[in-house]
Amino acid sequence: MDVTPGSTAGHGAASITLDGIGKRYPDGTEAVRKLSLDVAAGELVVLIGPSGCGKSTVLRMINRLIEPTAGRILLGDDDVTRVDPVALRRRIGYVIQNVGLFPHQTVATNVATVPGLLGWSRARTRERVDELLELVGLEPAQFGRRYPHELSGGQRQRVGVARALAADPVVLLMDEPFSAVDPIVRTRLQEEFLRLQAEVRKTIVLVTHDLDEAVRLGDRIAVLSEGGRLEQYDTPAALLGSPASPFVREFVGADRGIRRLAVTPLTREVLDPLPTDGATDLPTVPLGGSAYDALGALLTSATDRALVTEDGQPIGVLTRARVLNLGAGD
Ligand SMILES: Nc1ncnc2c1ncn2[C@@H]1O[C@H](COP(=O)(O)OP(=O)(O)OP(=O)(O)O)[C@@H](O)[C@H]1O
Repeated sequence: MDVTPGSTAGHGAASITLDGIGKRYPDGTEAVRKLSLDVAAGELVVLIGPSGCGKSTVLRMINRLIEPTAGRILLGDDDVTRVDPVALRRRIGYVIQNVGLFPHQTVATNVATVPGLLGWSRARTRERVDELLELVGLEPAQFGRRYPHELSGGQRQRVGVARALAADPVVLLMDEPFSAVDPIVRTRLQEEFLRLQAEVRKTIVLVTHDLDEAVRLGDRIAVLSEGGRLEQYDTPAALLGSPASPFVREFVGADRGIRRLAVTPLTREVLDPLPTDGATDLPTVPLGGSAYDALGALLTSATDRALVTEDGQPIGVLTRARVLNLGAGD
């Protein structure tokens, strides 16, 4: 995804600027010391780091569920500490683990929460609820009247996302949104969520423990260590390819080569010329496809070369050694 600041702003998406923010809890715990971070409008940034490093505290300072004790937070050009917190939270969608749906209200009423608070007319609200449920893949006529306990975990999670998007917020904050569902449902929700984000282009800050999720979803990933210290802020490929510190290297783990292949597209630079022996039995992989898929094709066909195609035509050869080099990084 293109993350050039200013060029990809979704409709009504705002940039976020964290400027030296800190949080010292009343008992003296310094959960976050002086963190600075910029998130472009329409960008999806993932916060990741070990348990207790301050991820949730950072997220909750953005919508002022937690008041910062130092620094400034800007939404676009607005300093959030100068905005009424209730009004602020209506401009910011918030999705948490286990969703927090109101159990005694229907799915439709849950999704209509913020439009209701904003005083939208009944007709406008109903239209918006139907639109949102469709957007997250739940048939409004079928699911709108159900109660949360009548849904699967994955469906509840989707209702949570629909509710957070209902009033067209400028920012979406997500705290471990997909962690309460099993890995297969999680992968499917992540894919659906990426499609949804391509459509709505919100500015999103998402907290996770799961590096695979971070790599799959993030335009950029911020790796935090204790005290909300920013260890590295980079694209997934850069993070996996060149960890900036021993902490990050250890955090992204020994299998980062494999993870890196998944986010590295095949380019012309890594190709050798087409073979003169007319080897037509080689597996083919498309230019622009991931190096991970290319490695899969090589392993499946037990060869050490693949033909790379563009518009169905072979344009070069990819060797197994080249693919492994792509995973080796720095
Ligand atoms: N109300 C509080 N009072 C005192 N300390 C707190 C409070 N809330 C959180 N903390 C501490 O602040 C630090 C950061 O907590 P936070 O929940 O932000 O971390 P996290 O990275 O989100 O953790 P996890 O991944 O385990 O959810 C922790 O040391 C935690 O114990």
